[in-house]
Amino acid sequence: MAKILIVDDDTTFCIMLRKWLEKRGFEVDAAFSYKEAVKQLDKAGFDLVLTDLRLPDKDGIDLLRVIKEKMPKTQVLLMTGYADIQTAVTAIKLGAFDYVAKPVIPDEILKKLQEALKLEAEPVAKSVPAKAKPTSFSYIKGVSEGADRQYEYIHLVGPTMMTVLINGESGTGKEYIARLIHSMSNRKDGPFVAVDCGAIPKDLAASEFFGHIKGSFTGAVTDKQGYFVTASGGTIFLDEIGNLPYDVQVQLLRALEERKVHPVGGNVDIPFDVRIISATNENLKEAVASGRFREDLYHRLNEFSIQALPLRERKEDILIFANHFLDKANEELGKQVAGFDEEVMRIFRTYSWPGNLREMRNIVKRATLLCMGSLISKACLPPELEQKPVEAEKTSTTRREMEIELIKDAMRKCRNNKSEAARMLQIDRKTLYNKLKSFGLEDL
Ligand SMILES: Nc1ncnc2c1ncn2[C@@H]1O[C@H](COP(=O)(O)OP(=O)(O)OP(=O)(O)O)[C@@H](O)[C@H]1O
Repeated sequence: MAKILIVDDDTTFCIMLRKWLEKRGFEVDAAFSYKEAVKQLDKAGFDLVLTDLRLPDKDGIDLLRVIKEKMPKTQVLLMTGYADIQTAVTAIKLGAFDYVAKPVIPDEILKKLQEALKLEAEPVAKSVPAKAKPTSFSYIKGVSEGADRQYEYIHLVGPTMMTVLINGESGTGKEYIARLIHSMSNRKDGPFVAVDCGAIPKDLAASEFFGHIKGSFTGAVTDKQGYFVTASGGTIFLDEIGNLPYDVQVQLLRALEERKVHPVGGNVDIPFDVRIISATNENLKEAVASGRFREDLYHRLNEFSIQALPLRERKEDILIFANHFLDKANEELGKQVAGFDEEVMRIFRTYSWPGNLREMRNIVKRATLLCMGSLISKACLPPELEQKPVEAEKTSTTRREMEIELIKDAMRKCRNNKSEAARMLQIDRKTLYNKLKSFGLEDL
């Protein structure tokens, strides 16, 4: 699959073009400045770089020079406004493959790309199914250093059978990471079964996980296949694993060791072939230390661990995600909002995003609905966003203090009604409960 780097400071354009090309079977990354592009080129090889001639820090010609010097086999295609065509011609003399005039027409880009990469239309189309799974849930990678590391880990562990434990705050994309790992494994055509361990009543847990035989208890009117058998040949995602009752932890450990499940009321063990990925937003090591979580199970589930990053620690990715959620909202609401105004972008960059990507998705969707012009303005955002910005230099202790302040403030305004406070903070109730607990504010 040909690998392409798009370089343009227009993030919305980059993201749209990236999606469009991914659908046509290319592997695509994006950079929004010369500096970022050089960084990405240093890390990975690309078959082709599609760059705007005008970049915010340097220009496309500088980038072309670096590419031709360091990686002469990489093709360069320029995008240029009418006024720059003379420069584009000079660029061709310096080794660029060709240029396309702006505003660009995707089909024209595709044609040039195929020429530059000497691809026939058919093989490109044929490679679509292989890519279809990973992109079917639109996993956005991001460009921050943390995002790169996260993706590298996913990429490494994906094809193995190792169990993976994903740690991270609520809404940071743990389930998305799990799905991506699944889609990178050779079980990708098998099922992906997501289980919210916190939502299963303790009495029903064994039957839900391992199945039951008709008549084995009141209410068991038919045989039931448990999650493990349903997920056979695929992946099971155990979300909120820390909420699993202790006796179910024991049964789960036994099942994992024996690779067999014992349905409730049955007398035959059923083998299963399932890869296990779990996630938690609490510190499981602390749960182990306090005896709430079995240490042997912890190690079994944690052959490899991945940290899902809070949005406030991946500042460079904020606008990429905002644009992605805007595209989705436009699609779902049948709107054509073009982007965010400067002030909104500033607020987005400085806000602390306690509910992470989920919070951002909801805020962008609401703002898209409210937006009457072509750009989302501050008036479309909930007022809390502007009130409690987090400055870049704050340390994590200060951030924690600020989160405590935010929660206390919301609880006071909502007269300690947790559901209302969670709504005000744009996080789900579960996250609020977890935060109240971890900040010692349970008594509020
Ligand atoms: N990499 C990503 N690309 C695009 N959207 C994402 C990505 N990660 C998360 N999202 C968006 O954020 C939402 C929340 O993600 P997800 O459910 O994976 O978070 P989570 O950490 O599992 O949350 P919780 O801890 O509450 O279970 C998703 O529904 C999706 O809209």
